[in-house]
Amino acid sequence: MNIQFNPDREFDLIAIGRACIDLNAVEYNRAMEETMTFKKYVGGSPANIAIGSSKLGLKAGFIGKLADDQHGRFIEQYMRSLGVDTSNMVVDEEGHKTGLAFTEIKSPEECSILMYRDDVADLYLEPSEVSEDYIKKAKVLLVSGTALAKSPSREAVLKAVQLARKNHVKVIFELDYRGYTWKSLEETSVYYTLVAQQSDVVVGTRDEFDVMENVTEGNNEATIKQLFNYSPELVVIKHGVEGSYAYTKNGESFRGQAYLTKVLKTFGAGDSYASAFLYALISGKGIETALKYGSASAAIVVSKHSSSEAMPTVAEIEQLIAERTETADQLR
Ligand SMILES: Nc1ncnc2c1ncn2[C@@H]1O[C@H](COP(=O)(O)OP(=O)(O)OP(=O)(O)O)[C@@H](O)[C@H]1O
Ligand SMILES: O=C(O)C[C@@H](O)[C@H](O)C(=O)CO
Repeated sequence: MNIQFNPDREFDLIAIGRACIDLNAVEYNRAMEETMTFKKYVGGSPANIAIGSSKLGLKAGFIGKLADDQHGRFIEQYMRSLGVDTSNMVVDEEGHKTGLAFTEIKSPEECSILMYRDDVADLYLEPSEVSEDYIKKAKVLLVSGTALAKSPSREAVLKAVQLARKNHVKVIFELDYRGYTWKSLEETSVYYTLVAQQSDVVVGTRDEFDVMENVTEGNNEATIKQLFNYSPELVVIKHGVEGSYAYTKNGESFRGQAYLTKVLKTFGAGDSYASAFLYALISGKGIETALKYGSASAAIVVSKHSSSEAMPTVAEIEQLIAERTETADQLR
């Protein structure tokens, strides 16, 4: 089964949600307490996905709210310089700040993120700042789950989803669960379920689907059985280094293997995976190939320092897939 995208749209993908700052530890293999130097990058899952898609050659746009400060201006300039359309990124006029994510790289397996997200500008996006004229120019609206955590951003996203459905724009829901932004798991489950049921494609880790279902050890079969009663045509469930699974409404299932690599840090895997998976899907390469593109892109980003700047090109992704296919063939 192939997902059909409207070919006559100016934008391949418009993402909605947060565009923030990552401050990644320059000194590796040590605790945050002992880390003295951090390098600044643009961050925030949907911003990373828009940047990754743009680097792959998709025409990407962004809907979000930026702080009226140096960080907000840096984010807008950086995204624009990489070809992301920033015309619908609005500037906050009430003094709210840019979200910051400090990353700790204790070892390749032990990475964590310390977030500064009190009263952040991105969660103040108003429904009135979401334009139907803009959304209807896209093939895909990419929704980040974190943008549902608080009002008014929550209503802005719900409006965007309604407008996308009205205008035959495919809704891709990236669960992107960040616990500290939410009041309770019950609340998350209500809003995640609401948006997942109205989406065409839902992407998340197994743990994130458990959050959505408010269960502890959920399983993929139960997840798809539920979701395929509603709008979703495709559900992608990621299992970290064990790879990922894609399920279609008409009963197909595919497994994507992770490409093992020399890991520097694990964060950024999900965003690079999403941008390359969507690139392949929108380019009509089919689901099986899209899983390979996602995994290859993630393998490249986990071996590098950032989540946004490290996003690969199509040539880098295809080279990695070709090398690994050749090695697998030789071992047969
Ligand atoms: N250590 C790794 N080495 C190579 N590939 C990896 C590794 N970890 C994850 N991946 C790839 O990235 C994909 C997504 O990873 P994961 O399931 O950890 O997503 P995520 O939790 O959304 O990521 P993030 O840590 O960015 O939030 C996996 O399906 C796999 O292909
Ligand atoms: O999503 C965030 O807010 C932080 C990211 O930018 C960070 O790089 C990461 O965790 C990517 O998964």
